[in-house]
Amino acid sequence: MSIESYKPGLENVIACETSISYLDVEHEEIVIRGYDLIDLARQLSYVDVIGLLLDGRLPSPDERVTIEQMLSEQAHLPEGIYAILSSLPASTHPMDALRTGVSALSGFDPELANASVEANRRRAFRLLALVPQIVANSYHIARGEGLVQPRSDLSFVANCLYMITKREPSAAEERYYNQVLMVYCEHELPNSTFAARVIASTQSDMYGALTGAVASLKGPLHGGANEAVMNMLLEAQTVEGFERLVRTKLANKEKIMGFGHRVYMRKSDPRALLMKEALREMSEASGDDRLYHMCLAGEEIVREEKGLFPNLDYYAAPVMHLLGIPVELFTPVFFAARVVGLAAHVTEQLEHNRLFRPRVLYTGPRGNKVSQIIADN
Ligand SMILES: CC(=O)SCCNC(=O)CCNC(=O)[C@H](O)C(C)(C)COP(=O)(O)OP(=O)(O)OC[C@H]1O[C@@H](n2cnc3c(N)ncnc32)[C@H](O)[C@@H]1OP(=O)(O)O
Ligand SMILES: O=C([O-])CC(=O)C(=O)O
Repeated sequence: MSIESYKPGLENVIACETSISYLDVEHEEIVIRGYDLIDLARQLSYVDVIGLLLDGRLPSPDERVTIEQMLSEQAHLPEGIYAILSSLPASTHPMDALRTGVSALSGFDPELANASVEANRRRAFRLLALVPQIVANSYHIARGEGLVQPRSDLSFVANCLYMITKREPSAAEERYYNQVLMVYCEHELPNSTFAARVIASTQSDMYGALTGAVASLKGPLHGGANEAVMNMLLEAQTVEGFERLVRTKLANKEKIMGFGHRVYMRKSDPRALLMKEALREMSEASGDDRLYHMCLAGEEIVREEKGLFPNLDYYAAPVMHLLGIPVELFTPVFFAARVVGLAAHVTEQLEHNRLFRPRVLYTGPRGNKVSQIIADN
């Protein structure tokens, strides 16, 4: 890449090869190992996508059962991790608790030194099984409430939601939560996945790579946007209030969280459309369409004023709210869903590794002399 083509933020730079996923913006398709993500989200379970992302093909019905079994067998969070989470101040943000928990898991991995593809697959399952427990229980611990363990009679997806809400989800809730996990599962090379691959490229381990990804995902320009969207909606309360809030922010040249995207730019995020549909259906079923209409009103204003479209976070936030997920857990849930994509990327990076080490466009001074400073003083 020449200095002439340099743009801040690595815009449009191809940073690595991957066979995992690709954003085909022109055809409005998110390609996941050859399949359309929205198609997968509508028809299959998150457990199928775990197989697809980690093994490169959709699992057979028997393999699917094996995946569920492996997830349930791995679902024992070490006591030491609970002790670490319990030692954090109650005010710790759940993303910070999650970052600490994911990092600490490395010490409890009996085969940490083994970086083979098979060991990393086992590690991916461990993380997939344990991250939802860290997400839910760090929240309960911070509130002085009892721990919630997964139930053997619930599916993996239902358990993830149950551990957060402490309520057995209805079939419809499980279906919508499955869609939430699906839309968040993998998305080519966002900042967090790039961070994970950069860390993995030093031959560091999967825990380190995913710890870096949690830190990346916390930021409001990335994963943290879903929490920020919900806070705006909760603050505004009504359609009129939300219209006022959005217009005021735009007048103050503030960004509206949940809009814009580096890759989609001024096109729709296909995942936002699926979540918008889910929000409409959930609103109809509950007889309360206030949030849906607030979102529609905000979408219209931002499109008219800025020509920007909603990204996934804009519509996933109210869907998670209606599922009973606390706002502070929206970004942790995003990470829990993304573990599978991140694990696939880390594994792929290690299989064809070359250290990431880009260069800079230096804008600092040259020719400063220490001897001159000494002479001046
Ligand atoms: C699942 C995800 O992680 S999706 C992303 C979630 N993040 C958000 O929703 C945060 C809000 N959005 C944004 O900040 C941006 O759109 C990003 C970070 C996602 C993409 O950023 P970039 O590609 O770097 O675009 P950049 O920030 O340079 O914006 C380009 C222009 O669009 C404007 N713009 C971009 N997003 C928004 C927004 N959400 N609200 C208002 N204006 C915006 C910028 O102000 C800028 O305008 P200007 O050229 O007049 O200065
Ligand atoms: O692709 C991105 O830059 C951010 C995003 O939508 C995601 O990680 O899901």
